[in-house]
Amino acid sequence: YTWPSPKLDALEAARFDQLGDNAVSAELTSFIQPCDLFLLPGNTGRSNAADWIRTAYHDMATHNAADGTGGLDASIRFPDEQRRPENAGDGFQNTMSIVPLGLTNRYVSVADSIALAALLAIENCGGPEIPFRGGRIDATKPNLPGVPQPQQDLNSHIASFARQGFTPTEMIGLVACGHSFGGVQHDFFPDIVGNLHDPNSTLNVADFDSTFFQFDNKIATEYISGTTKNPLVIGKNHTTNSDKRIFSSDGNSTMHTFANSPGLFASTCADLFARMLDTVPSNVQLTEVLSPLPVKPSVQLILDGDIIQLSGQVRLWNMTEDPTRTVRMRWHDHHGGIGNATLSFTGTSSSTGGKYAAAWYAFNASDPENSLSLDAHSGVKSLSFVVNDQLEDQDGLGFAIQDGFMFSATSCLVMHPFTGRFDVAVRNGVNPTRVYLEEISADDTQKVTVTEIDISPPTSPVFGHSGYSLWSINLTNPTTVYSIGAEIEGVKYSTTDEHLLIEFPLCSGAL
Ligand code: HEM
Repeated sequence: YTWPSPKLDALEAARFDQLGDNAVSAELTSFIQPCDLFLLPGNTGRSNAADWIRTAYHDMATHNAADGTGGLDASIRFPDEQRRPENAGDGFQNTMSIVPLGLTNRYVSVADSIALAALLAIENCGGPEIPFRGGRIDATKPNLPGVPQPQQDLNSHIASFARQGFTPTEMIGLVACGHSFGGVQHDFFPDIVGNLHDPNSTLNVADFDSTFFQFDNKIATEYISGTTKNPLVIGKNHTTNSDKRIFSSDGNSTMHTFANSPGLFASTCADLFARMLDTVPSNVQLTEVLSPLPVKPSVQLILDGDIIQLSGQVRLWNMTEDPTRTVRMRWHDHHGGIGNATLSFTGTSSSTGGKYAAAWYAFNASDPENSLSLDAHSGVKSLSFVVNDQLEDQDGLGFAIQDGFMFSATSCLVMHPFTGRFDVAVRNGVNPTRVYLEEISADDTQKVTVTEIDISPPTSPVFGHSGYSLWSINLTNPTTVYSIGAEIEGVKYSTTDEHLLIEFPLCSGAL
């Protein structure tokens, strides 16, 4: 895709900036570093990584391919769905207490976060790279039941996976891929697992394979060699040996191929996990598979008197620190002028279990926290970058910057009664149809909504030297998060910067 696209930019960052500098998903990834980390300390036998993968599957498994209902839509976050016998265990509650944190925003739904959490767990714990699409929509109520349970017979499982959109062979694959992680816990399945009295598994979890924190084909090699301790294969109660019935349903042929080839197992799982994560209600249109942008700026503009403060960073994909590299930024203004600045290295990030690295550069060489000061009258239309001698301008398109409207540093507040004046600077000659604030809030089910609050044009615009006039609105909620939106020639634009009234300076007089 072409930058900027606020939604794809946000999804791409959540998916690829996993650890290190500026990593959007670093907070979440820290819960699976190392892979045996669990919410409770000690050798519990449980892991967040396994919980997240099971949660994604149980959220998805309500899908009905025939009528297009259900699927990965975060309906698993509703207590009514979690309370069903098919969702026994506390993994869903645990997952939902962590996963939306730091990841869910106006562009990344709770359902996208659930999918991303499973992907992060698989990729960072030895698994294959998984193609990721965004755009899942959060359900507003529980879905119909439909998650398979161990005591059901083989035909029920075949029918259940068919309803979810998977063939009998794919069923064997998906169960084997999922059960490469985790195990069965005594507390929730006392008929399957007894009290283990194992200091390495204080929560009494009987593991599916010997490497239950790590993705690998041991689930298959141990099954084929007869050494497996998988409680759904060797359980005393045959009724609940569902993995045994499923794995042997084609005469063990699929499990043999998995046991013989770790590579084939990994590539099959990458495909099946991707399909699992992409199983959504039929009215949901997912985005393209996200690939990392080779050069990706993140830019914020603020009008400060006659100056536009341009701040942000640029990410260079697949690069590590290199003191000999020079990175320069050019900005093209409205009058045909081109400015030039040398950028400074600020750090690296990584993704996909360390498979990729990215190097970050700040727009201001002397102080990354500071912004570049641009003449407001000349403005800024687009950016391009020069890495060593290589021009990076999205194949001639440049990185388009919308300077038609932006936050104004004149925004301020008074204390008694608490009122903030939110000033938006609108570039003369741009003539937006609408300028509005976007109030970003999460409801009590963590679903994020954006409410538009129109700002009236000023009755007598003041055109200073800056070439901008201010549109103002008074607001009283100190901690609400606002972005700015505008409709210009039929297209809606949003800023990526977010503002809280309590961060405004005090006004010099009354409002
Ligand atoms: C017939 C289908 C399936 C049955 C009957 C089944 C059954 C179970 C059961 C009983 C548990 C133990 C849960 C607990 O103790 O809290 C479990 C755990 C798990 N399942 Fe499945 N499962 C099935 C398919 C899948 C699939 C398709 C996936 C993912 C692709 C998956 C992923 C997991 C994971 C990761 C765990 C470990 C959870 C943890 O350790 O916290 N399962 N499964």
